[in-house]
Amino acid sequence: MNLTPLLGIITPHRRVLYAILALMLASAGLNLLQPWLAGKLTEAVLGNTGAWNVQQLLLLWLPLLALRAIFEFGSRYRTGSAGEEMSAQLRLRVFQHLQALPLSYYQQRRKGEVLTLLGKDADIISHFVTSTLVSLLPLALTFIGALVMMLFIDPLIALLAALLLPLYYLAMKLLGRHIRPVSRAWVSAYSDLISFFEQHLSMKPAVKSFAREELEESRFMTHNQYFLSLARRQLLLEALLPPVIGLLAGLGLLLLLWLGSARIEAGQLSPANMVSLLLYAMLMSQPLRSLANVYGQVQQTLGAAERILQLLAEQPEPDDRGLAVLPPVRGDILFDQVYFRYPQGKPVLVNRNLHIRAGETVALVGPNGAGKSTIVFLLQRMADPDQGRILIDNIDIASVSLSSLRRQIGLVAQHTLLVNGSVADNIAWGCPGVDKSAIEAAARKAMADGFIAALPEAYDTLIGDQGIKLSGGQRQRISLARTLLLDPPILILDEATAMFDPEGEADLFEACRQLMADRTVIIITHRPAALALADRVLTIEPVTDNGHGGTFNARAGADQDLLQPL
Ligand SMILES: Nc1ncnc2c1ncn2[C@@H]1O[C@H](COP(=O)(O)OP(=O)(O)OP(=O)(O)O)[C@@H](O)[C@H]1O
Repeated sequence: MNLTPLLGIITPHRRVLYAILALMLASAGLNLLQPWLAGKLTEAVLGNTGAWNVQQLLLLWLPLLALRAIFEFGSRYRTGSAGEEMSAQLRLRVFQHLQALPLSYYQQRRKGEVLTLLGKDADIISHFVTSTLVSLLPLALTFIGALVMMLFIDPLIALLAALLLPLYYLAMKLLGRHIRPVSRAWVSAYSDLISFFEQHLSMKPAVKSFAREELEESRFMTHNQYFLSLARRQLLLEALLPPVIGLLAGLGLLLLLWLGSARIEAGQLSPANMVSLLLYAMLMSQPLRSLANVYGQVQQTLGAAERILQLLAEQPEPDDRGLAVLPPVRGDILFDQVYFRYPQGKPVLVNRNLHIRAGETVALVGPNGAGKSTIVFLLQRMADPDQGRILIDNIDIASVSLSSLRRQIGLVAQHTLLVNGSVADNIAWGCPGVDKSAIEAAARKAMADGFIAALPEAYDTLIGDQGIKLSGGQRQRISLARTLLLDPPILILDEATAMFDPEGEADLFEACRQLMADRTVIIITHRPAALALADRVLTIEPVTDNGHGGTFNARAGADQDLLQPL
């Protein structure tokens, strides 16, 4: 696994990480001094003449303890704050990349997977870097330092202690082998759970009206139970490893005591040195226990890193930088021999030509699935055609920046997307900071001002998640006002008035004549009121299995030459 893209989050924090490392190393160094001091103290207590007496040694020990406490506080605090900063930075990096990805990325994934990337994986990685990775060196120092000191005191006992190392390694390997698949499955189960819950919330009205509560609960219980069982297995393995290592270390200590006592009796080891040896051996077992924890974390982090790296490797939409800005357009639209299919789908458009003149109002009709919305999808460059070009005012849309293109195309879709805020917030969503009079003017154009005035707090009324407190038609009117506020030269109404009452729709279109006169308008609809408004009606036939069809048939006085292949 190439971790280079993730190293970017570590680089800005290099200095802090070095500082944390220094503090941890200092703390480990002080730890190593303590068994030596204990040995000297034992010597002094037993009356053997040493360089220092008991009081002097205790006085020496006191600042050492204070220093260690200060270092520990410093390293803990800096570790925590650096971890949070890295998490925030990684979340930002993930968010920025998610923003740059095409809609097709989201169409192929569950929201829960994306939420897990942002919410969990970023934290797992940064926590590992600050808390685990940085602590490896001090752990190694403690271990090696303790071993070296033991070698100085009694080489034979030290070598025996070192001989136990392969046993520790074997235990870690055996148990650790099971941790990785479980921790991977755990994250995947977590994302399933979040996905389920997210979908359940968005389906809530349907769940109630289909009386699916019991079924939903049992589905939830299945997810929840599976998640719990994996969490238990993971906990079991993680909880097992440190005690097993601890047990081995304990057996090593007993061995040391047995050997040490025999050597004291034989006069080959002083009791003071025995105390030091014992304390060094205990110090040595600490890093081993910590390493056992690290093993589980490494496996979890590798899983999280793999998922984030996969995301970062996803191809983003073309970068706006370096691309020309589309100048204000008149709205002449040309599809030139366009061939398009969705990933793994059948062709939707096969070498199609379409010309919509600037200022024209064209209605697109045709059976469900014929490809009407796909035309709009491609015009906004949500995806690129597999073959052919799309031109606006004779400029290939692939040659201009996405933002300058999309800002000139206003889309009002059948499924309104509203934020949980006030009516005014929603109308101004595409033009933040716009003044109140402009918001009200847009609402008047969308003929939404009447119902807004009747709301309890008019434009300040909160509309709930996805405008849940409004009727379908009211939501569509707000969505229309939001787009009209942009005043785009190209306006697309994709079943945008499907929820309007017939009278309201007719009134709106009558009022819209003026509005539509000076822009290109594409209306996707089957509604007579909308069709009456169109200069031309184009019927789109779906592509058949043998690749034929997908033709644009014109009526209502359309110029046939507009539909001929170029
Ligand atoms: N994101 C997608 N991924 C794969 N296939 C898709 C996707 N969106 C649409 N399609 C397929 O492309 C074809 C055209 O869909 P499109 O939404 O353009 O039709 P439409 O004419 O607008 O239909 P309707 O009148 O029902 O809104 C359909 O067969 C549909 O199944």
